[in-house]
Amino acid sequence: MSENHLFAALAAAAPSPAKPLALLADGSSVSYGEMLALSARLAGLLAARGVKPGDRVAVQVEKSWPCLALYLATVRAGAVYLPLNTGYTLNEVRYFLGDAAPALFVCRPEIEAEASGLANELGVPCVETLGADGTGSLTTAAAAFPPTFDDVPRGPDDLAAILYTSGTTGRAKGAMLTHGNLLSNARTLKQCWRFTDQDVLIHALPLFHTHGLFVAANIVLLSGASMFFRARFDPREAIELMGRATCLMGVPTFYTRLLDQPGLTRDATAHMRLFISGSAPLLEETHRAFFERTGHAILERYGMTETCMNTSNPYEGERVAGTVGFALPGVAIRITDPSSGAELAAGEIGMVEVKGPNVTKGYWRMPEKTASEFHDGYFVTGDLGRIDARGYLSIVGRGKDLVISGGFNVYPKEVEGEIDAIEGVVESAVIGVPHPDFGEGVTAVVVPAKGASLTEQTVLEALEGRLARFKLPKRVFFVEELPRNTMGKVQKNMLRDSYKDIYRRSA
Ligand SMILES: Nc1ncnc2c1ncn2[C@@H]1O[C@H](COP(=O)(O)OP(=O)(O)OP(=O)(O)O)[C@@H](O)[C@H]1O
Repeated sequence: MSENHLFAALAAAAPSPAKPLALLADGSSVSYGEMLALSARLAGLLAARGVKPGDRVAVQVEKSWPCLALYLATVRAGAVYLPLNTGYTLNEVRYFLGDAAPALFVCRPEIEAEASGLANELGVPCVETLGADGTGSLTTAAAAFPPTFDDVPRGPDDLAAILYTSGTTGRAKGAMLTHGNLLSNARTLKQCWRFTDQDVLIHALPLFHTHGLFVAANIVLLSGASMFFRARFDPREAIELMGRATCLMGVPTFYTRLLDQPGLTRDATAHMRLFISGSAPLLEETHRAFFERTGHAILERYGMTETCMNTSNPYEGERVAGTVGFALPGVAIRITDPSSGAELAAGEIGMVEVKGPNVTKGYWRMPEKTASEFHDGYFVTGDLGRIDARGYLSIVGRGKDLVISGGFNVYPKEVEGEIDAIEGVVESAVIGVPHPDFGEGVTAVVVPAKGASLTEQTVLEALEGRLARFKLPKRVFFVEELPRNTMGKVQKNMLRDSYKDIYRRSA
């Protein structure tokens, strides 16, 4: 089997079959041998159900170890794994099934009846179920298949997965990821972050997203490591596990929740060698507070569904708070002027563009959209960033979040940074809201600390003199918490919607 086949490479890295791969919440564990055997049985079942190489297998199930085996099985069968966020409603799933036309849909047992109806309607030939406890028609049927399977040969350009980006802006697009994309990225990250078979990762991320599935699970498998495998993140439990684990991969909210725990101390984290954060910006303040409490500098990295991981702070060397580090080996990053497309010099803010073996082949059945997202061979990320003289990249915001007020560009992150520095502010989100005079009005949504006596006036006064006038919020609102999705990203579209009428002139 070729060294370019994702599964072949993962299987080749497997240690002795008895070694535990997944350490489960009930104290039991799943060995490498068991995981590989179930993946073979499932691959046999997929083939028997008519799933052919290149066919899509859509999966919307809770996190469980058989779900991880299903991902491996799909790749072994030469098919394309298509995980769906468990939060999607059946109506949203209708779009994905219609667009991806899978040969099989694996759903939660609770929605089997509706899912079968939908599959019938859309011409999806087969539906199986898989529950949170790993039981369901899928695993029952798989038991009849042998624990070995002749993996279907695949090359680096063949698809291994399609992940729909969350669709917070318009129609969701299926990012096509190849064996080459996933394998090259996993190999690079394993190397950069020094993963070995001695590592034990705390895996508390969902399995339907690039972070939990590709960054976390692929690296563990490729390193012959083990992982505490948890359906969700519980900061108290995580601190307990740190006594036996070596690494945590988390979204920024994991770290703010850990900081709320008095049990987070130097002693409690002494066994850990690495804390990694990504999927959303980690506040500099969180980075600092974590370092003060534990002595660990969180390693922040940056990536996206379409590109896997692009940059990382160094394992050795300075991990600079507020930056996402350097381009990974083999990955090229440049900053361009969003309007002219010209490459910008160090220090200037512009569009982050990425090229490398990690970058998607494009969007599923959207050749025009794909073409428009590439610029001279570089993928246009939609993120605005700046590379400093030392080569560290900072993400300044997302292109779609840029506020244009009175013709001036306002980068929300800059304003948020100033607001967050005000005493009594926990965090903030700055958005652009339609404004009759300015086009968009800079608007701040602030989370105050408990007991803080902040008012719109005190926030605005604190910002006077710190920011140019055109960057100052026209209004400041207070909320208990910012709306976030499962990956901890602030849902600015929801905020823009909530405040869309505030500057409207009364009739
Ligand atoms: N370390 C980081 N710092 C800042 N932003 C980050 C970091 N890591 C990831 N991101 C953000 O997350 C984005 C990638 O997110 P993802 O691919 O999960 O889907 P999404 O962009 O949230 O969905 P949609 O396409 O609907 O907007 C990046 O483009 C970037 O904006």
